[in-house]
Amino acid sequence: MTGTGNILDVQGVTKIFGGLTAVNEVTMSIPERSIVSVIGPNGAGKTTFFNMITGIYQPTRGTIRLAGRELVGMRPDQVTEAGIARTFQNIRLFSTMTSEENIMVGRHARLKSGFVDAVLRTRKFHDSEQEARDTARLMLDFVGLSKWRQELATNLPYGDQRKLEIARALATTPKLILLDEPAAGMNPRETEDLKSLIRRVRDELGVTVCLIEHDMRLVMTLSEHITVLDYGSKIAEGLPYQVRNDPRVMEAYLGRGAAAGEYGKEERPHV
Ligand SMILES: Nc1ncnc2c1ncn2[C@@H]1O[C@H](COP(=O)(O)OP(=O)(O)OP(=O)(O)O)[C@@H](O)[C@H]1O
Repeated sequence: MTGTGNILDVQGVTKIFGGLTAVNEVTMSIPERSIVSVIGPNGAGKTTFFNMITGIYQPTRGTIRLAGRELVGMRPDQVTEAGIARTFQNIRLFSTMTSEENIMVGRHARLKSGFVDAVLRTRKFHDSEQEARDTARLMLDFVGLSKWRQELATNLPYGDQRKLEIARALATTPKLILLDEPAAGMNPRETEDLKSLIRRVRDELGVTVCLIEHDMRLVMTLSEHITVLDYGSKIAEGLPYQVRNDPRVMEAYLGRGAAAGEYGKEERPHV
C-alpha cells in the first residue's frame, strides 16, 4: 500500500487540448474502500479527468498513482491490469453478444491466454475460457442478472444494461472502479437499485468507487467525499453537506441556470 491509506493519488494533473485547458492542476486523493464523487457543470472536465486516469489521454502535466504506482505513460489495457476498471457515459455493450459473453470479454482483459492460444485452442485457452465463464456467472449473480445470462445484451431493460456494464468492469477484479454517470437515464426505482449495488461493490467486494454523476440526490446520499470541478479547476471538495453549502459550488451551477438545491438536475442524460 501507499502508506497514505489512499488507493489513488492525483497530483497537479492538467490536460490542454490546443488552446483549451480542459483540466487544470487538479489534485485529488481517494481513500481506499471509499465511495467518492466528482461533480461539476457540463464541460467542467470530469470525463477528461477519468480519461487521464484510465490512460485514454496522457496528461499534459501531473502524476497519477495507484497504490503508489505511477500510471502516467501506461496504455488503457495496462491501467486495467494495474487495477482500475471503468464504465462510460454512454452504454458500450456488445449488442450481438449475450450478457454472459459481454462479461467474459471483460474477464479476458485480465487473463493471460493470447491470440495464438485461441487459434490453436490450447489447454491454456480452454482453462481461461472456463475461468472467464465462471467469473461471468459469479458477476451476473452479484449484480442480480443471472436470469439474463443467455439473453442478448441489447434485449435487457435499460437499468439492467447499466448494471451489466458494471458487472463487466468488475470482472477485471479492479481495486478501483470509475463510473461515468451510472444513473443517467434511469428512473427513480432503477437509481435506488443502483445505489444499493454501488454500496455492495464497496462493502462486499472491497472495491473503491469513484463516480461522476449529475443526479445530486444520488451523489449527496452515496458519497463520502465530493470533489467539484468547474472550467477544469477544482473549486471545492469535502463532505456532501460542506459541498452543498459551498457558495463557490452554488455559483458554478447557478451561473449556468440551475435552481438552488437542485443543481445539475436539468443537465441529465445524454444517453
Ligand atoms: N478530445 C478533445 N479535444 C478537444 N477538446 C476536448 C476533448 N475532450 C474534451 N474536450 C473539451 O474539454 C472540456 C471538458 O470536457 P469534458 O467532457 O471532460 O467535461 P465533462 O465535465 O465531462 O462534461 P459533461 O458533464 O458534459 O460530460 C470541454 O470544453 C470539452 O469540449
